[in-house]
Amino acid sequence: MSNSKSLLSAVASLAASAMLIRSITNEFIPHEVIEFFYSGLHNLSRQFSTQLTIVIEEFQGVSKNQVFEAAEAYLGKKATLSALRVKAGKSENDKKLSFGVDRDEEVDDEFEGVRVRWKFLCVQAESSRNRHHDMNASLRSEIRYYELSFHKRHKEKIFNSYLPYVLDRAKAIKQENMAVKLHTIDYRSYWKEDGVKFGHSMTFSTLAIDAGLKKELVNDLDKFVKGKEFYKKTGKAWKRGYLLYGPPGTGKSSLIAAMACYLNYDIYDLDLTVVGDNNDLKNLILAMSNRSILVMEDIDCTIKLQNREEDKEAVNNGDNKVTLSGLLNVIDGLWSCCGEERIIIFTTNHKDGLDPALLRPGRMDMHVHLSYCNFSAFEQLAFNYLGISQHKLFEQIEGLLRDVQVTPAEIAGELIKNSDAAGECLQDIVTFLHNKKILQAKTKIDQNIKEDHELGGEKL
Ligand SMILES: Nc1ncnc2c1ncn2[C@@H]1O[C@H](COP(=O)(O)OP(=O)(O)OP(=O)(O)O)[C@@H](O)[C@H]1O
Ligand SMILES: [Mg+2]
Repeated sequence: MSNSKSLLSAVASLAASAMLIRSITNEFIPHEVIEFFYSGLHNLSRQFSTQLTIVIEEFQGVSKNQVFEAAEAYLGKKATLSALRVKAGKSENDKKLSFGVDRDEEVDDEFEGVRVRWKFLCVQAESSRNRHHDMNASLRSEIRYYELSFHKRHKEKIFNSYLPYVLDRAKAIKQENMAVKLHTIDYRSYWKEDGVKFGHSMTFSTLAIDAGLKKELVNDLDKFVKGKEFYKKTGKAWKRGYLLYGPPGTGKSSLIAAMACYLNYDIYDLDLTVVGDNNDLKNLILAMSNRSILVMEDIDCTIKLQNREEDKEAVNNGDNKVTLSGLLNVIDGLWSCCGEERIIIFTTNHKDGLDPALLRPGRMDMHVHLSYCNFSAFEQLAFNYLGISQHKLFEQIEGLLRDVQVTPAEIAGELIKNSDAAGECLQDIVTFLHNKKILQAKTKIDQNIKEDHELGGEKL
């Protein structure tokens, strides 16, 4: 107690002495001398200071400073860990909340063993007007900026590695938080402005396809996304093509949705029937953004599968639609040289009906067969709709699925009818599959009889 008392009195007398010295110097020493003394002191402290501070203002002239914007995105999540006041917000196009550093708050960070400190500051524009001599700055009510401080000896690393890293990370963070958009074509053969928020909720965890195929697809996409260096090294365009084929209702469109959600890529739905001609097709491809999926559904129905001679004829006749050779030229030419990190997907119900030129190796990297519902896909659907992973009727259903051709869409349709009562619902599925089995067996017999009849007729 006595110790703290004596400490207090020492502090008080020191403060009193400082005030006395100050008033004496103010009164007896000329102002210029004091200024000179302080600036000397300041220069001395600068020489001995080990810290370097970079100032990153919000604007550079009229345009936004990209480093400032990157710092905002990069520091947002980190701010929640160390700052005492954090800003939170969400716009319509954001998937989740985004965070930001509040004014005067500090955020510590570490990069390859180097510690740095960020501080977010705002000053009234009036007080900084002279500092900027800049009309735009003077029109703004406040100047916002970050200060980034670190030890002088790490200057090179901060400029050459850390700041580029912050820019890269910020880009990825922004993209991760952006909701997937669906772009469609308007009547003039342009992409509609801005696209709409993609509302599909299908993901790889809810997609009911064979478990092995699902794993293969996810691995393939992971490899593609991380493949920047590989594609650069091999001189290949950073693109990947998938052909999805299978009967209606087996999940081709659902798989596209799951891929877009997994990669967080926008979808460009290219309906070839509304594209004016080959030239419009080129312009549409040029107008796409990177990190996106170009989808052409039912390719066998939307494009005339004519050969190159017929193409020429069609163009000469003024029948100016997109032609097969126009499409192939775009894929081989424009598609491979403009943009990066792009995926192209064709879907069809009849792979056999496609022109072999489309299937040639190198055009579509992966052919994915989506087939009728097997037991592994059924288990996924039962979990999605009924929330169960096992049931005594599963064995019976597994047996039936070996003999019956039923699509996941049909099973999903049955499951949704009575999803509140799992037992009853599964019993209904057993009945449904039984009936389908009988029907399919009958159809097969009828078909055989017809074929025999035709063969008999031929013999006669
Ligand atoms: N594999 C699947 N996993 C989960 N749901 C599925 C699957 N396949 C179909 N479904 C359900 O059936 C509906 C229709 O499926 P989808 O549109 O994906 O089929 P498709 O193969 O694209 O058919 P089409 O050839 O007619 O375009 C989906 O909205 C979904 O509810
Ligand atoms: Mg479809």
